[in-house]
Amino acid sequence: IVGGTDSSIGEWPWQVSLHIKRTGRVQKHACGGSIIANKWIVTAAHCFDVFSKPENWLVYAGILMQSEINAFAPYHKVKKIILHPSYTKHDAEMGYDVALFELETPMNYTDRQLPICLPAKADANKIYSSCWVTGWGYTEESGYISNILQKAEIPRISNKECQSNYNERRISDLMTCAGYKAGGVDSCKGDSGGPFACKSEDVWYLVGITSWGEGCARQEQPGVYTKVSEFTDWILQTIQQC
Ligand SMILES: O=C1CSc2cc(C(=O)N[C@@H](Cc3ccccc3)C(=O)NCCc3cc(Cl)ccc3-n3cnnn3)ccc2N1
Repeated sequence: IVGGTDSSIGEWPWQVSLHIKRTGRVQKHACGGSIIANKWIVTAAHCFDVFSKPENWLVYAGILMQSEINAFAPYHKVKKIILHPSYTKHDAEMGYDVALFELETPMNYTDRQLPICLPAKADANKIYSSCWVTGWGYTEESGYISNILQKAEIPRISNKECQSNYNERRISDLMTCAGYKAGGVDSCKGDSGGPFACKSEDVWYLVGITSWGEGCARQEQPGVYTKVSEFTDWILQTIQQC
């Protein structure tokens, strides 16, 4: 997150860190994700473009800092990875950038690990009081992964305005954008898959999944997020079937 501030413990209890573990290599944070049920995480499909085997992934929940992750830190193993059927590999910009992680063992909810609500399809055009992005991604475009979970309030912008910022790409109705005209605050490398969460009457909803953007926090280059309300049906059907 560029232009954000440190989060506090339990502030974003649905935020998870998805680590890649390869034999003979140090594991590392690869993507963010959100808890939506005790054995289901929602993230971005492009996170699996490179590593698509469940056994390569470790899920850390209830943490604030990457430095809490060591050999003794509890993690969840992944039983199954389900990509949206319409997602095109290596092409987040075409949309459908959403995936589900089924955990091998259901997690216990605590005040540090809790699910976020999915928005109803009918709430596709709902106005929210405040929307925030969170993640351990770069804090500058050519930066580093952040140790402490960062947060930043970023306003949604209309798809019309977003399309005018990206006129060589197609901003579809299955995407939602967020950013400041002047730039300065945005998601960045390492934040993808994480939540774009909006609050309405004291309830937080997963309105977006961090997907793509042209650089980080550049002016008139907003972040583009998978519009979750358009995928709530698919998510619920998928997690009911398993
Ligand atoms: O320990 C490390 C060091 S380097 C590192 C890089 C990435 C990374 O590039 N992630 C990509 C996505 C990705 C994930 C897995 C495999 C391949 C790519 C990302 O977050 N991409 C975020 C995309 C993005 C979204 C929005 Cl909403 C706004 C701006 C951007 N950015 C544009 N340019 N940079 N960020 C993830 C974890 C990492 N961990």
